[in-house]
Amino acid sequence: MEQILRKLEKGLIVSCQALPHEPLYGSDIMAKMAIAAEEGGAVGIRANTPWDIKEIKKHVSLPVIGLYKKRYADSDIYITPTIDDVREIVKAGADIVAFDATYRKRPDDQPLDAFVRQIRQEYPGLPLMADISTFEEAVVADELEVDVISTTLAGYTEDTKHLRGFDEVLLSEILRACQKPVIAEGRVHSPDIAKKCLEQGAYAVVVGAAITRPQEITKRFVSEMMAVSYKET
Ligand SMILES: CC(=O)N[C@H](C=O)[C@@H](O)[C@H](O)[C@H](O)COP(=O)(O)O
Repeated sequence: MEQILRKLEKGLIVSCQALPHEPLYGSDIMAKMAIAAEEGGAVGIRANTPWDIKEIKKHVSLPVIGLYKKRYADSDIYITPTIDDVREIVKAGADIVAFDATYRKRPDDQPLDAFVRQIRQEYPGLPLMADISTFEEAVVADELEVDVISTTLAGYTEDTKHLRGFDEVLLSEILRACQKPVIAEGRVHSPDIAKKCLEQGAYAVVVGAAITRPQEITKRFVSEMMAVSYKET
């Protein structure tokens, strides 16, 4: 377990994900994104769904952080919500499993610690990544049997939706309070921010949209450029 995590230390993990409504949706395309990330020097890949994970594992030798985005009627969480979802991504070849570790209600009202225990029982040596959204959730995750904490969901929950961009203050507070490695993830939009996260003490940095979602990259260019054409008219 430690060996896999050590491979990620101080490196860039590229999140290669596209949902069905996105232009790059498709496991073959995500596998190509992963190959490009490996060629560019990434140390790991973060990928969604058993089928994308399986395809990516065929083409790259990097550790894959797997997750399964799935919706359940009785809960707002969607990153690997249940043990069945864990089973599917482990079967597909995920080296590390990422899951929602926020305070929100889980399917069947399962408490978060019971979910973690259930995974541990079934997969004793499997590295686990807790995706949190707040400082308090990070502190709770630090006490659970997880191996690494990630700021993935900061900005994506009711309590954090006011956040704009990557929250460096939140990262530094979490780093100060937690013993476990902390990964900086979520709206890391430039190499400069990624570098700052490492300087602050982040274990590694996950970058998704800024590398693998061209429609979002395009939008950022367009909105900067529009400011100029607006001034000129
Ligand atoms: C909130 C959520 O569902 N995040 C997902 C988690 O796996 C992915 O859609 C993100 O791409 C990933 O976290 C990387 O973040 P960013 O794409 O901002 O660099």
